[in-house]
Amino acid sequence: MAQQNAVELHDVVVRYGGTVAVDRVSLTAARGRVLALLGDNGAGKTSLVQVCTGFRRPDGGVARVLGLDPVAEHDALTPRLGLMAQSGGMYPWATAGEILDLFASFAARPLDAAMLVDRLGLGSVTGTRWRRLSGGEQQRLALAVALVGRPEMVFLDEPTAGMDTAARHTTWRLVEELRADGVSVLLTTHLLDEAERLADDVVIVRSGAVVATGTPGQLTAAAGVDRLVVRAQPGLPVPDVAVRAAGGGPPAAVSEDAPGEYTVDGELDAEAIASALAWFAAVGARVTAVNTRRRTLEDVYLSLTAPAVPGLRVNG
Ligand SMILES: Nc1ncnc2c1ncn2[C@@H]1O[C@H](COP(=O)(O)OP(=O)(O)OP(=O)(O)O)[C@@H](O)[C@H]1O
Repeated sequence: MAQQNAVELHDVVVRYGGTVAVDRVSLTAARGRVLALLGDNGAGKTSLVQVCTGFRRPDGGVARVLGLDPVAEHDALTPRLGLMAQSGGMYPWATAGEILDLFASFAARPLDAAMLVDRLGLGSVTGTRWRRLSGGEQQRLALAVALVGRPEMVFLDEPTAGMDTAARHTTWRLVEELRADGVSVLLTTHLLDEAERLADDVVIVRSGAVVATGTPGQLTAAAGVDRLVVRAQPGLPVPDVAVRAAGGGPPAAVSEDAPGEYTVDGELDAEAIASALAWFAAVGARVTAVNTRRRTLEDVYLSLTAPAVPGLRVNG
């Protein structure tokens, strides 16, 4: 395995009885980077995290994490990893402080537990039993547990699910600090803004298979521009504007949304943008501003994962 890769999966398969949850997935996570695994409910993200952390033996394919086999070399690998699982795995009767101290005691060179308690705002609940913690507090404690052993790599399965806004921002900052420290991070999330903010690399899975990989910038740049906003004097004859969409499709829709603010919507390639701007020039528009809107990661994600569904009809 190349030394720079924290995770290498080759044709990994996970089955639950007759269900194929992961269908020959190959991916790499580079060392010292943040990789976000995106996919709908049931896409196979947690199963992949379980394979990477050695809690599930793949039914096919090969997994390597930090150069080791997660199952056969579990004992050597585990002390080098931090895992924030989606739920459970804690002792419900132990207090938050006891749990964190216990996991710190497993580590050769633990982080200062008091510092983590402070960073994650757990100071008021260290004496509270796990089962009495709120969902967001359990998440914050699980993150502290994942980090307390100074891992070389962390797996965070939906780390900010159920967290309040402040805790989510703290989590984001911690992930950024981990990366700055050279720690490799693989996280799953349903929050596309979270992925766009944190991830160096993105892998989108659908029905157990990889459908897209790239940096957020690559994925959104490939999707192109979908809106052009032009400011000029009000009252230009917009119905006459005919802008050809990318690939010679139908003219893109043009409207004057507010006096003097014109929007051109559609799959806009360079040619379509140029022809729209040429029209504004031809009608003597005094253009004062031109802006384009790139597709967001959420747009790209939806276009790759959204199934065609019939409309909801509640009456009849
Ligand atoms: N222990 C299990 N037994 C049977 N089926 C399972 C089991 N665990 C997962 N599955 C199924 O495997 C598929 C993938 O599940 P997985 O939990 O990996 O998805 P996920 O992408 O993490 O979903 P979510 O976003 O909802 O957490 C789903 O269809 C799920 O129902």
